[in-house]
Amino acid sequence: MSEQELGNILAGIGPLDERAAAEAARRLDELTKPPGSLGRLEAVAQQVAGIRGEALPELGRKAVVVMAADHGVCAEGVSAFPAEVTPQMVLNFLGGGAAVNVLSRQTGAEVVCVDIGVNAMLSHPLLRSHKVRWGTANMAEGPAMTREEAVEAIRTGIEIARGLADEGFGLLATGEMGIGNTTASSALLSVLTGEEPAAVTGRGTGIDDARLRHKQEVIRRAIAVNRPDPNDPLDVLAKVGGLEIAGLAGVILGAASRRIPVVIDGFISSAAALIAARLAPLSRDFMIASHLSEERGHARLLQELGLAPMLQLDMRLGEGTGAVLAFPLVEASLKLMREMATFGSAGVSQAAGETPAGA
Ligand SMILES: Cc1cc2ncn([C@H]3O[C@H](COP(=O)(O)O)[C@@H](O)[C@H]3O)c2cc1C
Ligand SMILES: O=C(O)c1cccnc1
Repeated sequence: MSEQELGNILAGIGPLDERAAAEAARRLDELTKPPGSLGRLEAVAQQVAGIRGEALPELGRKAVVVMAADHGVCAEGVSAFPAEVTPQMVLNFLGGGAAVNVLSRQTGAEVVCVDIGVNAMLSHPLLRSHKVRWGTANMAEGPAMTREEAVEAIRTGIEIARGLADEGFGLLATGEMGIGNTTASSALLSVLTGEEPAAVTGRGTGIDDARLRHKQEVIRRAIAVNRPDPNDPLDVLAKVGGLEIAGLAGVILGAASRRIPVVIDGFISSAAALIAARLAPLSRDFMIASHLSEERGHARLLQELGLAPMLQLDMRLGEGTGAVLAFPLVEASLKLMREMATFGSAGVSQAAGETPAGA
């Protein structure tokens, strides 16, 4: 895909349907509860109505897309775990034994596992093989990937999301696996917001203080060596990003282009969301932030996106675990709108209109 073709897809992402969202808001106010009392569930119901263009949408099947890739920057010793864990965990996803598999079974979601850049030969009937390259290069020495590879990974994500939409999936979530990917995510966040690397770089899989300082130094070096242009999201993504991050940005853009809500997981998924938002600002309206990760920088990242997380469970795992946990909340918001009685139908008195005299 050329950048021109990508540009055409981005230009096709439209705003929310304000009429449908307003109709949902009116409907919510007719239900047997004080106006606004279901809080954020009401906001989500209105958002999804605006996304789907109807006041009482049905979403159907749901899936979490788990993009896996490796990171050359692991050579610098930035993670508590070795890079071999990436392909090992992919096999674990395919065998159904990872946390995201358990939570997806719990919430009725499918796990779609994609090799977009794992540095190992992987083959499995359930694996979607779309390897753009065998892991990124070490960003502390030069660009992680070429601009063309970044575009190719985004295209892959767009096509996967659109394919799922065609298969009848109406609610998607982002998940990832890639040892070293909190380093790439922090680098992206630092460049795109101008924050100091130390302010937005955390412990990932659980590194100690000395290794955290080293990780922050590696990110400073990667930015100094590559000089990414903060106003050019593809340049930033190619130089200090990752293949799974690019792929997830594509999933989000593909979902938005098909007007499907997409639930964003933790720190790495949110970095992908920020790339998507910088490429196509309207795509933000299709995102639902699932949870606030423990990873340093996640609150800043969500603030930059203008998204409020639904859950705060002190999780810091990734894989899409927080996102699939938020699926039932999204579904609950729509079920309330569809099934609750109205004041009229249930014969319940509405609020007394005016403040009584003397009150
Ligand atoms: C067994 C295991 C399972 C995981 N599942 C997700 N991650 C998470 O940890 C990685 C990011 O942390 P860092 O940047 O410190 O390497 C990613 O793969 C992320 O999804 C895992 C990590 C491990 C070790
Ligand atoms: O929030 C996340 O997604 C996260 C945080 C730490 C390690 N892996 C993932």
